[in-house]
Amino acid sequence: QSNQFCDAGIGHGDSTCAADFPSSNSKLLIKGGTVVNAHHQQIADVYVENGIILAVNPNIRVGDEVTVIDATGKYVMPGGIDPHTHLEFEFMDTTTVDDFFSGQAAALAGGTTMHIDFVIPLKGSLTAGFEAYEKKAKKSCMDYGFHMAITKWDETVSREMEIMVKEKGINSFKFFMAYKGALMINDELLLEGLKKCKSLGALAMVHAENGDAVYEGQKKMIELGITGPEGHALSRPAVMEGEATARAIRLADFVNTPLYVVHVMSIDAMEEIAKARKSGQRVIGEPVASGLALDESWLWHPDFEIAAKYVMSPPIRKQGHDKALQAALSRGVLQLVGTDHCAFNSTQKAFGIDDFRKIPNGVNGIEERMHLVWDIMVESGQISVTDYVRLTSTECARIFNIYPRKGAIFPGSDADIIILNPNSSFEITAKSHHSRLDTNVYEGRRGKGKIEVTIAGGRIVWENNELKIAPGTGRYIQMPPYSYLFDGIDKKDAFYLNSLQAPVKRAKSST
Ligand SMILES: NC(=O)NCCC(=O)O
Ligand SMILES: [Zn+2]
Ligand SMILES: [Zn+2]
Repeated sequence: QSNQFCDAGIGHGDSTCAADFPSSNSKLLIKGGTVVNAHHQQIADVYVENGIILAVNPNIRVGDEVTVIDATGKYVMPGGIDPHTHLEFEFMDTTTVDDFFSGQAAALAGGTTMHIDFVIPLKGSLTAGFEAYEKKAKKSCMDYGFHMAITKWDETVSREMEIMVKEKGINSFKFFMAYKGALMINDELLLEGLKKCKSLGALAMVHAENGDAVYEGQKKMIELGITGPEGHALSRPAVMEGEATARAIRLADFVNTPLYVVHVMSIDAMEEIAKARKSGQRVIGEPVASGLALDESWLWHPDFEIAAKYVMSPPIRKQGHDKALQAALSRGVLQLVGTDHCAFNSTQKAFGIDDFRKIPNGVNGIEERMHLVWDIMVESGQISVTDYVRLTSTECARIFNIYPRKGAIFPGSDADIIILNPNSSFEITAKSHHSRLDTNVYEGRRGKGKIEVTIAGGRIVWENNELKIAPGTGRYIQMPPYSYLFDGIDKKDAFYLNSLQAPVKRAKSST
């Protein structure tokens, strides 16, 4: 059986290959830790059987057949849920190096136990796209869900959206307002999509950049002779992210449907979200680990290989945007943290050695997010430990309507659990990470807090810096429509209709 793990070609040395893969019906007791949920923490034991949490109480007594993990002095928290990943993603004429096994292995080593990936339609067909992703995900070693991108509009797409929601467990659709000539849609399509999402109780998500302006900006940079990775940042300024965010927000308000803005990278976009939320609009803002932890100066690095690894869209912004996004997260203006994990290696990044427009867009983060958010947000005192659970797990489960099965340590919840030692520390390097990438955008970064144990579906999959995983053990998690974000939407519609004045009756003109 051990070959099954080793053949997958992930990780470094033997640590990722395990012959003694635990079954999901093992019984576990996590003893004496501080159990943290989004709104409460207490010192308690957690008892797990058949992949489900059965009890959370002080002093639980068990028999000898139960595996006991001592968590004294440590935090016992729901496993991370990454709302934004791209595994085995075919994009910009190449495919990401992390597939559903290696990407998930990396996730588990970093304390993430579920992720939601973006299905890309095949030639506009949602069904064909879904089937292709079902195949890719067969090798999964942890639970996952799907969002679906919408890249064209016609009656078939509209009908397929219905099938995706009612039969396939998808409750969110992403609209790309950028990547002109590839994934980009126009406002007319976005409006159709928003209306359809609303009618299905599905959440509309946007990649908010003005794709036409970006296209112009890119041409201008090339004309000016700026062909290196810095041209990427210069061609897609924050103001064009703010513009698209504002436009999507206004259109969602016009339709009266909730909106989720993915990878919020700038103050400009964040302030539009803040304004909308202040006025009572249902808008969710998702910053990603790279936007919180990095700044654009890397794109000016004289070594192309180093600079190119930071190319993602929207771009990582100037110093100051990172701190502002952190503050917005701590104030509740932004609600959860993703990664946009989209792993291209240095050979792939080198496709754009002479033209930054050809550098495949994307950075890593699925393995690093939980440690980075702990270090940047909790260790700095910007958020509490309960907030950490909310931002990395619970809020994602609520938004995508799988709470409290996921995102909580409650009796009845899935046993997706991490144990974090606040007195230990982490160090990030491509030499020891579990992604197939040959580089890491967080290379050399150290911080406080170490996820020492990850339990996924009741199995101990990460302990003593070793993974025990097997392909095929992850499950597809269906996500039902009509999350809490839709509560009261119908009442607001009715209020609006009632507020309209009766049509003016005009006499027919005699001429
Ligand atoms: N973000 C990025 O650069 N790559 C992944 C595709 C996307 O999310 O826009
Ligand atoms: Zn995007
Ligand atoms: Zn993305």
